[in-house]
Amino acid sequence: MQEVSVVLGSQSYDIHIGEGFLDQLEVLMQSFSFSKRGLLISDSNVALLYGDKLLNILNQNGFAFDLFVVHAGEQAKSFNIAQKIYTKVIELGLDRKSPIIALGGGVVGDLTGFIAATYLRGVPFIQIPTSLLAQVDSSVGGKVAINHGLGKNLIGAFYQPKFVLIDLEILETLPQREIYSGLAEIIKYGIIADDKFFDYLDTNSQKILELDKNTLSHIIRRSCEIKADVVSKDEKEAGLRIILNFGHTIAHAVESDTGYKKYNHGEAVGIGMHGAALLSLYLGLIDETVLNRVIQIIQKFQLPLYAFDCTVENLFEFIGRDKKVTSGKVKWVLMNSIGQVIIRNDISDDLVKRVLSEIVKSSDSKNL
Ligand SMILES: NC(=O)c1ccc[n+]([C@@H]2O[C@H](COP(=O)([O-])OP(=O)(O)OC[C@H]3O[C@@H](n4cnc5c(N)ncnc54)[C@H](O)[C@@H]3O)[C@@H](O)[C@H]2O)c1
Ligand SMILES: O=C(O)C(=O)C[C@@H](O)[C@H](O)[C@H](O)COP(=O)(O)O
Ligand SMILES: [Zn+2]
Repeated sequence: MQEVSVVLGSQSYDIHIGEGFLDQLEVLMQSFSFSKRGLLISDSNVALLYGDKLLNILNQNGFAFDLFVVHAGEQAKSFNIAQKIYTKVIELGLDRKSPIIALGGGVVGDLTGFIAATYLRGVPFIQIPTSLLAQVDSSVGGKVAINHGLGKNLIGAFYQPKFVLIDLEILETLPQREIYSGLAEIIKYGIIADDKFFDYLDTNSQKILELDKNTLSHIIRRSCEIKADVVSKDEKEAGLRIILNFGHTIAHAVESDTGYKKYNHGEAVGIGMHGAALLSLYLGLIDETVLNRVIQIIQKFQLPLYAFDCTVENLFEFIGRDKKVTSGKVKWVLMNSIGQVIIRNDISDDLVKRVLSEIVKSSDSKNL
């Protein structure tokens, strides 16, 4: 088992990375003084595969957990579902030491964390991420949220888990499309912080796509290290943490404009990173060679570059509600090079619209 630490004073915690070690959960749980009664939250796909196994591990070792299952998909990050879970935890009589565990992808992680952060003003929260994206990104760093019709993750908190348990074996059942989605956030880490890691991803793309265990283990660990480092330096996004949002200004607008149905998060991030790289090119921050390297790696990992079923006007409006807007100005995370980004809040509306019109395609466009 490998460990990566998120260093946040009294809120510090470890990310445990290993293979076939879900039963370690019991040992980790015993190292905290949690109440016995708790809630495991999962989605309809993951609960079917791993729900009983986890419940058995917990309940055969002195805990009394219930399982709450939400329908798989982004729609679960909603007020409506949160309300149902609040009712459940109140009925169960969970107390301030009762652990709430997220078993699933980023949707379950963000939703569960939001419940844990707000029920009784905060109860212990544990992340067991089951998608690649959740293992390398959403389970780490404490951003928890639900969506609003007017935008993505608009209602949320910073609330850290007690620990994160990553079991690589669990990825064996993850659909291929979701593997690609996780790779989008992994590419992001190379672009924002580590050019050598970007090169590694490029060179080892075949092994990655074949889910070679050693390669996968390396890229998951390196991604967690980069995220843990950024979060340890700037937990609440006062400055540095904004870099983790590379590609997300456009991505969130694309997800919102398509009702969270057409693209999964990683796919939207692929489109968003393309847009951010184009903006960087037009501002003279990078040259065509760098842009093309970004485009090629997005394509290698089977992610989209263009947004269908969106309009420039809608995307522009959603971008105006981005969480990184201050005094009416969007903070854009742009590229200086591969491995280094820069924050700019002086980008003209015309330039943003020019880029949006390049990445928005109509459904009759061919061969993209
Ligand atoms: N909090 C953060 O820092 C952060 C970071 C990145 C993304 N996010 C959020 O995470 C969400 C996306 O997460 P995601 O990509 O994991 O999506 P997801 O949670 O919807 O999971 C993707 C799909 O894979 C299925 N699945 C998950 N694990 C599986 C497994 N082991 N076997 C079989 N099926 C499995 C799920 O049921 C779902 O259908 C978005 O809401 C995004 O905004 C949050
Ligand atoms: O952890 C962060 O910080 C991130 O920005 C990670 C992103 O990959 C993630 O999608 C996050 O939820 C986006 O944050 P938001 O504040 O724009 O909702
Ligand atoms: Zn993301």
